[in-house]
Amino acid sequence: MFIPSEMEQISLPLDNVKEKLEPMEPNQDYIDAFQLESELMDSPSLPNSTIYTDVNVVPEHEKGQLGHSILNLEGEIAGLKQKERLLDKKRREALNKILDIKGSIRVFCRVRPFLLSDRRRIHEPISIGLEKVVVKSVGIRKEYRYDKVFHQAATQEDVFVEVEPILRSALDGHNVCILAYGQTGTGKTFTMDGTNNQAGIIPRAIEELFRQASLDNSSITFSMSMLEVYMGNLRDLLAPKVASRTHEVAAKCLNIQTDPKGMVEVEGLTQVQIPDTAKAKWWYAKGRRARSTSWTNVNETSSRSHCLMRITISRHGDDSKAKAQVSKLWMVDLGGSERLLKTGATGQTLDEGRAINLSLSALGDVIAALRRKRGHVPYRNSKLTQILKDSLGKPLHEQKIKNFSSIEIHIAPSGS
Ligand SMILES: Nc1ncnc2c1ncn2[C@@H]1O[C@H](COP(=O)(O)OP(=O)(O)OP(=O)(O)O)[C@@H](O)[C@H]1O
Repeated sequence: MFIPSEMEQISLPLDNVKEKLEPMEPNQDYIDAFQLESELMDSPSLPNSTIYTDVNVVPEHEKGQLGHSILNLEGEIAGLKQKERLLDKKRREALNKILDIKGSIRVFCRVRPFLLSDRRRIHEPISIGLEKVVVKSVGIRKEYRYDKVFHQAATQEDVFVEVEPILRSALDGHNVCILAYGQTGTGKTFTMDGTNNQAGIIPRAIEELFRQASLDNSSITFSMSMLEVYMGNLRDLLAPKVASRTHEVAAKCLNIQTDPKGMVEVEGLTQVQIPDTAKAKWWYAKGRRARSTSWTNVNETSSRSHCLMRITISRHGDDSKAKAQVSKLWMVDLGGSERLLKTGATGQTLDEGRAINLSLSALGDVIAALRRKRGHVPYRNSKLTQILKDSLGKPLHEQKIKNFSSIEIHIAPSGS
């Protein structure tokens, strides 16, 4: 018969299970847990289905072991921090050595490509090597040597990669300086500022400084100042509008002071805190708008002054009471050196050109004296060199970018 035989088959295994369960003692832990759960469920203040377990309660027997592990980990962390400090010290020393070997003053040359606006196109006026530029003009052949030459096709990124190590050096506590110089219209402002699509050294440097500071263990803060040297006077580019309305008012307020340790300060110069890249770029754009520019034969918006931007870096160590270590990074877009006749300058523009040339010549003298390691360095000959005094020369670092355009009109026979 079909049904009884199936029932027999089912009942057999159940009998076996019963036999196996009977000899087992009831587990007291399960009984207690079950009672506790029933009590909690009966409690009027808690919803029926909710059971709470306190995960923070460490069983007594595990406490000692955990305390021991925590102590071990704390020891490991302290050891790693010490190791990191040691490696950071070694890294700084290595970077300093590299910069010293490369030279505390490095000069790069960037050759500007032809532009549609260039009136005259001269084929191969210059030939370019990795470290030299040969200028050929009617009956003249001159060779100039640099630490590196950027070809016309070099991008803003290519240029920035070369100056980047100097930013690390500034974060490490050195005063450093990046200068762009060359004739009017050769691309100094393009190299330092860039355009919206092709950011130059300054906006890139701002981003890089904040990036590196975020990776650093010490707390690093930045502030910014901007000024221009216009016709031998100083103008505060970040001053509130009232103070900067006339050149005279701002010029009177700014005084170059040197402390006994040789640190230079421009007294009265506005210094703003820059907590992040957005704020830094906002202030920088404000300063740029205040700069003096005018039209010349060779550049529609020619800079008629030297524009100096300073980022002051304050590094606070572990000891909050200790004095912060302060260093300066100057980024300078120099006014165009020019043969005044070629720029078609007259009147005020001619005077501006003369003033620019005078201070560039003073800067040239200072750099030549530093390179030749002369005892006397003529810093006092211009305001530009007085301001940069503590950031030019050893053991500090400086990088210069000479801008050449690839058309003859911009190439001065004396350029170097
Ligand atoms: N590498 C480059 N690639 C493309 N365009 C460039 C480059 N360098 C310069 N230019 C362009 O050439 C023109 C002149 O450049 P810029 O204003 O930077 O010259 P400058 O040397 O600062 O001149 P000035 O001394 O008169 O201020 C600008 O229109 C700029 O965009």
